Amino acid sequence: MLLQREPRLRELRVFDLHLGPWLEELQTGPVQVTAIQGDVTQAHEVTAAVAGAHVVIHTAGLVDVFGRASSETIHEVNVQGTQNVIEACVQTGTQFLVYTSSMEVVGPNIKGHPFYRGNEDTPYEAAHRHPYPRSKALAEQLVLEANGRKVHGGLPLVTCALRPTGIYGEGHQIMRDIYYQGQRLGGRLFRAIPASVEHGRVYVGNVAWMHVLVARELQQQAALLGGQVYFCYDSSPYKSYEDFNMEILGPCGLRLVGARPLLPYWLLMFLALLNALLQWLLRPLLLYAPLLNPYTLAMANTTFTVSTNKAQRHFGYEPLFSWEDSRNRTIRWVRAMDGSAP
Ligand SMILES: NC(=O)c1ccc[n+]([C@@H]2O[C@H](COP(=O)([O-])OP(=O)(O)OC[C@H]3O[C@@H](n4cnc5c(N)ncnc54)[C@H](O)[C@@H]3O)[C@@H](O)[C@H]2O)c1
Ligand SMILES: CC(C)CCC[C@@H](C)[C@H]1CC[C@H]2[C@@H]3[C@H](O)C=C4C[C@@H](O)CC[C@]4(C)[C@H]3CC[C@]12C
Repeated sequence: MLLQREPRLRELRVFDLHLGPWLEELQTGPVQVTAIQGDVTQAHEVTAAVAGAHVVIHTAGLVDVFGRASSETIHEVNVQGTQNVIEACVQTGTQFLVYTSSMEVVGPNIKGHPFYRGNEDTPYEAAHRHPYPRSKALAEQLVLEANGRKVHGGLPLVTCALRPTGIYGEGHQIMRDIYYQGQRLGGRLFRAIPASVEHGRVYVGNVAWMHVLVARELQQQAALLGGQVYFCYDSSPYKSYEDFNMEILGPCGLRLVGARPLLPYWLLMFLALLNALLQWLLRPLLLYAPLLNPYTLAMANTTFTVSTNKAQRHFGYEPLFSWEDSRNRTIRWVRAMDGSAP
């Protein structure tokens, strides 16, 4: 998105633990693309990568709600990693920092309170127990508190945080897993969540576009944007997690069975708890990390949707991709995987 839409871009540095072959394709154009294999938990590696950069978009993170990583590792990558990025900006004199936060900084909370089409100012009791949302909330707080700190050279650091809801689009691993699961079940998925539970979704291309726009405008309107948070939104429809997935997976040949959940909620919760117990018991032998656990069930079963125009008001954001484009692009990606099920 930066290469396509930011005419003033002179160099793009991509810093990641894992560098993919896709990066090579980006290295053939007129803008210098520098791939740096590194770890955000290593302060010296981050500082070396940030030195001389004008803007940092900090999107690296350990996204784990399935119990694959320990809570210490999640904290180290998401919180200490973010602290390292802030310190790198301060030490090297980089003045602009955009942080990819998450809706989970707000909720759903442990009490399962619905957040129905709320905005950045909607009161909500943000209480978390799970390591991933806790880490994102702490990291976001660090970023916002760093706004105004003096960087090397004496100028103030300008920061802001973007909070995507559930991102979908090309490369969405969970969508891919659910697609393969449906194929294994003879083209069927079984409804587990009531259709009335709304779950916020946003297309990856629009999330990227928001990052590019805010990075640009942070420099022009530091006083307005500095220290602010913005939900990421677009025209993707308000639906339950499963009904939304069917907008993509339906045209790819899957069918969602049942107008209402086939299993009662208490039974699903029992299975989720059983999965958590099995994960704990099997941990010394193998990693058991199914999609269903008490946290993912609570996420999918609690309404959390946003309705806001703050990004439009503050930095002129309009989605780059319509719902039809976003859907078609994702469908095309799923169809291209056909026949490659593991
Ligand atoms: N996927 C979603 O629905 C969603 C929603 C809201 C926010 N987010 C946030 O968006 C960001 C990107 O998430 P994603 O879904 O694309 O996940 P992802 O796992 O695809 O991307 C995260 C990237 O961070 C890199 N990374 C992980 N640990 C690292 C480390 N120690 N050092 C350097 N790089 C490291 C990974 O290699 C990966 O490329 C994350 O900060 C996440 O919290 C994601
Ligand atoms: C209960 C089962 C039938 C379905 C399980 C679905 C579950 C794996 C899904 C539901 C909601 C998903 C999360 C949601 O879209 C938002 C985010 C925020 C982001 O920061 C990281 C990803 C995450 C947690 C999604 C993970 C997968 C979830 C829990």
